[in-house]
Amino acid sequence: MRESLDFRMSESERAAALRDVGSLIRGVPDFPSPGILFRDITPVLRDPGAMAAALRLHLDAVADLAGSIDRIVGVESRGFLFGMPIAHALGVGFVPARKPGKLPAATVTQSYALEYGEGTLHMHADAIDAGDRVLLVDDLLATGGTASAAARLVQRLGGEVVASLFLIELPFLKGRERLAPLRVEALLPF
Ligand SMILES: O=P(O)(O)OC[C@H]1O[C@H](OP(=O)(O)OP(=O)(O)O)[C@H](O)[C@@H]1O
Ligand SMILES: Nc1ncnc2[nH]cnc12
Repeated sequence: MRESLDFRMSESERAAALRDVGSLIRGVPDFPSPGILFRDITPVLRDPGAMAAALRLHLDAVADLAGSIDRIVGVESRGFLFGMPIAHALGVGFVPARKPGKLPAATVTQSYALEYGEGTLHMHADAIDAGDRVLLVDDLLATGGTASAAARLVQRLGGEVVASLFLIELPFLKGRERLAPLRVEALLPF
């Protein structure tokens, strides 16, 4: 576990990083179904400078938690892309919350609804130790169904979710309200 204040960014660094990353998030209409404006992060992933800026922004948002988190839980699949480098930077372990049929050992399971459908998440039953302090990471907060299912899995295994962290928030879908009273850090509202 790494204790550090050097994750904090200055106002001007943060503003520049948000502009760089935000400008690369692409809106794709009618995907995966009519009426959905899909926020595509792949242009950020393919740009090493933008990925470095995104990672710095994530760490800045939870800089106060460095040294007091035991584990990151990331949600399949886009939550893996940010969750793993954040775990590495904080010096803590990573636990995947996965879609059905992917985890080989005994799991706990939780179903949920999201903006464009329904889903089920699994977590290995031995992935969280009782009392673990967990930071939940995903790329995007929409209705909050996915994140609340992941949080529920952590709680059922005896862990405590101390905060949730997202690159993008769709405020009109009110995920933040659904997750309350959980702390929500989201970098870019769209
Ligand atoms: O707040 P919610 O309404 O639950 O929606 C947010 C979730 O939707 C997306 O994942 P998706 O299920 O599309 O899977 P993917 O990451 O594998 O593309 C996104 O990455 C979040 O996990
Ligand atoms: N509009 C959206 N774009 C990308 N991912 C999403 N997950 C839920 N809603 C989404």
